[in-house]
Amino acid sequence: MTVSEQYFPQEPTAPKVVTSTIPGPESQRKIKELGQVFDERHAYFVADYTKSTGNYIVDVDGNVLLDVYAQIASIPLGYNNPALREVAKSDRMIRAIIDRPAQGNFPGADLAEIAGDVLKAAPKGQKFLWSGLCGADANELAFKAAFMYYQSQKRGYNAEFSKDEQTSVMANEAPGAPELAILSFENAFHGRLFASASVTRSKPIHKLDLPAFKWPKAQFPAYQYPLGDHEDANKKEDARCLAIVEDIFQNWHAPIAGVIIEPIQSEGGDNHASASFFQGLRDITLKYKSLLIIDEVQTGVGATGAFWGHEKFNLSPAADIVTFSKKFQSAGYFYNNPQITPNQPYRQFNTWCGDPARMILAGAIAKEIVKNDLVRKTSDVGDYLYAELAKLAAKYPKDMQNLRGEKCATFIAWTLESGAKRNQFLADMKMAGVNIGGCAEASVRLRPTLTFEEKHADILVKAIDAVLSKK
Ligand SMILES: O=C(O)CCC(=O)C(=O)O
Ligand SMILES: NCCCC(=O)O
Repeated sequence: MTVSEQYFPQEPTAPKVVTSTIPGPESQRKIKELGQVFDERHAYFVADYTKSTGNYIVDVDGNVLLDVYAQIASIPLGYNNPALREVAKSDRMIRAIIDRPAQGNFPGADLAEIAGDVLKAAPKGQKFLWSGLCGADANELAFKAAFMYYQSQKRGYNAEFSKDEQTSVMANEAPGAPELAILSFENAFHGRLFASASVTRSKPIHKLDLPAFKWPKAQFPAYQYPLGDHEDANKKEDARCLAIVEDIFQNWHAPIAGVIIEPIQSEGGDNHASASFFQGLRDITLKYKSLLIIDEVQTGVGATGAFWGHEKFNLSPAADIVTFSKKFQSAGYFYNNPQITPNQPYRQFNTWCGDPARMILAGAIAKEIVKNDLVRKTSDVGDYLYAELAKLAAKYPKDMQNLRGEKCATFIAWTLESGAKRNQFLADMKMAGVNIGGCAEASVRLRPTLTFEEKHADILVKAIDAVLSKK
């Protein structure tokens, strides 16, 4: 029996579309009702989460769709996963939910164990954990840690704050509120809060009207595909982009305390960069004593063929900070240098300091992934799927340009001729029984769960073929 058969004996064997539009009539009615109390304009359809199972999402009209978008890449083990349902019913989880502690001040007796279970899944070289609430929060907490670290290295980790610092910070002025920067990359997506929106560079809609930190941006490599035919050009592209980073470090008017980067730029288009680009970036951050922050919010937790996407780059030394959320359900960051812990308490702090319920879930997700060897299995199914998609890309070269994600498990994407054609494709795929997502202006991305298997891949490939053959 496969893992998905063990978890989901009742998983549908095929999609079923019973309405002539998606959203269907009941979804439309409920979306309208929702609109009375909540901004409903982003809703594609209304889901029935009691009926959704494994890799299939069911809507309120009874449509059953194979889900390769999985709540914007954040369902790790399939809908209604029985192992996670057991964890949800445990006394420990119930306590964590109804008596949610302010875990900074009043940690539960089991917090060290709960955090330890999350840390068991940490990327190689990471020893400590700080906990937050969502991906943007995780990134902003990481920036705070980077800024405090930068200043503490300048001042001396154990040195006291000066009077001048204490007075000026209350006026939002230097030296207490110093001018420091985080460097990010064009097309990056790191969230939509204030500092995270400032380092997000994928679409204007994410940040229009928000005051922004005036921080620098470098260029992320833009490779030519297929990669095998363009090795020299792509190496030059790495060198060009690293030279831009180095130039920014040398010339930016303020110190750059940290560099944030996704192992694969996701929302911004599934843009990949080589291990040597990432090592080059690591070398530059070391040279300028800046922290390397790897944003694993979307790439983490087994989706790319490693537990953490950047582990494939074998960075030496390891990244300074690694942020997580989405498939891990819990959010936060890992780090390895004890001096990244702020030099005084109450600097990195809030009422909840994370959420033990979500941390328990993260530990359980990691345990299930290891127990069922799901990183390797997802990698194998990704290889199978990529080979099938490469055949389709040869058949439909205009509608499947720049197929990317070879050897990156199911983290696969391609580009269509225009945003309008891509959007039509996503809509047609729903009518063909597949819930699928886009990224950037004109790309399609696959983000199935880690229980997505060859039988699901066959259904997906057949649906893509059927949709593209009718264009
Ligand atoms: O649009 C958002 O805020 C969620 C974005 C995200 O992580 C994505 O689309 O990849
Ligand atoms: N960044 C994803 C937003 C959702 C969507 O465009 O469908």
